[in-house]
Amino acid sequence: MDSPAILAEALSKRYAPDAPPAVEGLSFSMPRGATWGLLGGNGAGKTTTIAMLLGLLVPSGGRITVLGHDMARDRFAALARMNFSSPYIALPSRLSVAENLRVYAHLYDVPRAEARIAELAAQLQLTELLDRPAGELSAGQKTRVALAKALVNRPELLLLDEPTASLDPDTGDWVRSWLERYRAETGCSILLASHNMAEVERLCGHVLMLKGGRMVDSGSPAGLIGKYGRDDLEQVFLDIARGRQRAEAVP
Ligand SMILES: Nc1ncnc2c1ncn2[C@@H]1O[C@H](COP(=O)(O)OP(=O)(O)OP(=O)(O)O)[C@@H](O)[C@H]1O
Repeated sequence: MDSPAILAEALSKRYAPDAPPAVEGLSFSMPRGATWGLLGGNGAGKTTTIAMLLGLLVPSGGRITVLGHDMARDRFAALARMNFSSPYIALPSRLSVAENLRVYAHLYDVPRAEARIAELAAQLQLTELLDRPAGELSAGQKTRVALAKALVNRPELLLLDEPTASLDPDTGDWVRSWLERYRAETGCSILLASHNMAEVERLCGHVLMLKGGRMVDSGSPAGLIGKYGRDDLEQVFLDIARGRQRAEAVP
């Protein structure tokens, strides 16, 4: 049987010895081909978790295995098979879109890089933008470039930090549809952090709810909505964020 896309075992992170833990005792096993959501209020530990999964932050405790590779021992083998996108990480602004994509294709040693860039540009409606400096693009255009960058090495695991933050509803919907189609075509595993509960209900088969660095609940969106006796995931999120139990939550 395939090893999980992500196996996190008792993961924890303290930014300083006397600081409270940003993440504590986080354990989960995300199967291959799944799309999971990482949810939680501001400061819950989502970005810290993603940074540890990417090997950008060293955990204070616990263990991460990505696609069967132990991140502590075999990080580069894992990194070659995964990628990420975050609207908060800007691409070099003076380089053109094509130059940016070439840099990443080179870093990942992508075979037939120009053909891969042309293919992604066509898929993500970027062909007209390839010669434009990345810094001059609109938020929606930058999101599409960031997705192209994230897919340049045909990752088996994609980590997405708020993939539709600051996009208008139409562009956000386009990105969500695109991700659904991409996942269906490639079987890629996706972990996404999002504050958009409708997006999470639509895309994710399972969600991890973080609060104060700990996982306080998990399950399918429909399962959690039923468990909390609510109509949608937004209400479940508010119950958890405000510390309401099911009995108090249901009028
Ligand atoms: N570089 C850092 N140095 C010290 N503390 C940090 C650092 N980055 C994050 N923290 C702290 O770790 C905790 C978790 O932060 P994190 O950014 O992981 O949360 P988040 O769930 O991604 O929040 P948001 O939704 O606001 O992006 C917070 O208390 C935050 O202040």
